[in-house]
Amino acid sequence: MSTLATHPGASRRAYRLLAWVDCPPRSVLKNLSAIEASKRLAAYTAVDKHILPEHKYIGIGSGSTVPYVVERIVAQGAAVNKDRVFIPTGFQSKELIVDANLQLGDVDQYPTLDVTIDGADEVDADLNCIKGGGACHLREKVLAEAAITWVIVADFRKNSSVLGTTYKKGVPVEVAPFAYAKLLANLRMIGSPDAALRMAVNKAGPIVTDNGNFVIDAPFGPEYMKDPLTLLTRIKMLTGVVEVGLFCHMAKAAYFGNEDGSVTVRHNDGRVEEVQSTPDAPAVQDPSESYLSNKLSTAEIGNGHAV
Ligand SMILES: O=C[C@H](O)[C@H](O)[C@H](O)COP(=O)(O)O
Repeated sequence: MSTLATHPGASRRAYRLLAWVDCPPRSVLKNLSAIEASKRLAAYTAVDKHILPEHKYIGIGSGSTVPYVVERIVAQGAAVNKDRVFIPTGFQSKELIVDANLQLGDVDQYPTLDVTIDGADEVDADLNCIKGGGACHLREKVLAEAAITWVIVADFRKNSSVLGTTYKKGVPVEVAPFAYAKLLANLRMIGSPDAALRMAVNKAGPIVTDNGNFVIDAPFGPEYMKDPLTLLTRIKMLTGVVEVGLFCHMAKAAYFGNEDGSVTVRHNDGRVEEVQSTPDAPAVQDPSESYLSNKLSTAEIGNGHAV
């Protein structure tokens, strides 16, 4: 059942927060504190490094790590943010920007961005990524390409050597709805026998992206995932494919928050740094004290079933 159905009295804000953050209720969140703290560490460290006062056009990605990016940008203060424009990768990040009272723009107005920061489902040794677990990868890729600097933020679980090692659901492929059956057959033929249309959880039928399309999740074996650029090219050539959730050779750096409070930074020139935690971002803090979970706890969550 949807949050609206289970919590008919919930405010629009409470509903939005639940949908945005993909976060379990506080009782469950407590067990996830290391992961939430890791996401926040990665986000804070990346913002501190890459969102500088001279940056005016900033892309905001999607997912459960990005709210911490917005939180850190807000903390830079109203004076620096008043001249900035923030470009979202979808509904969720648009709501984050609006709710934080930041100025909203769109990529058709601002086709060149200073920086975009986004999450990822998995990142390999060469900073290639799987993205689209939240079905936002079309807009995410446009904003990644539009940005002079594209940076990934994630928790330690996403730091991988070969894509598909930890994210097993497959490569997200956004497709024109009328072409989905043909594309399922195509994907199965080119090496993904378990390719499947992504079905909605709280709606009958398939999920529909912010762009009105469907998503197919296409798992490929390591023999394909070791060369994600070739796989990306092959899938993208299939007629009816709108965008593929493989982001190859795009990231300048990836920030991974670790359980011990450090951040592993992998750069596109091969350098790897271990950075100690940002001073005001405690290594492992009870997430009930954080901006997001305070919002969650003050919202009318009822018994806390996520969407
Ligand atoms: O479509 C969704 C995006 O690609 C997200 O950026 C990705 O799923 C990572 O999200 P999270 O930060 O929640 O792991």
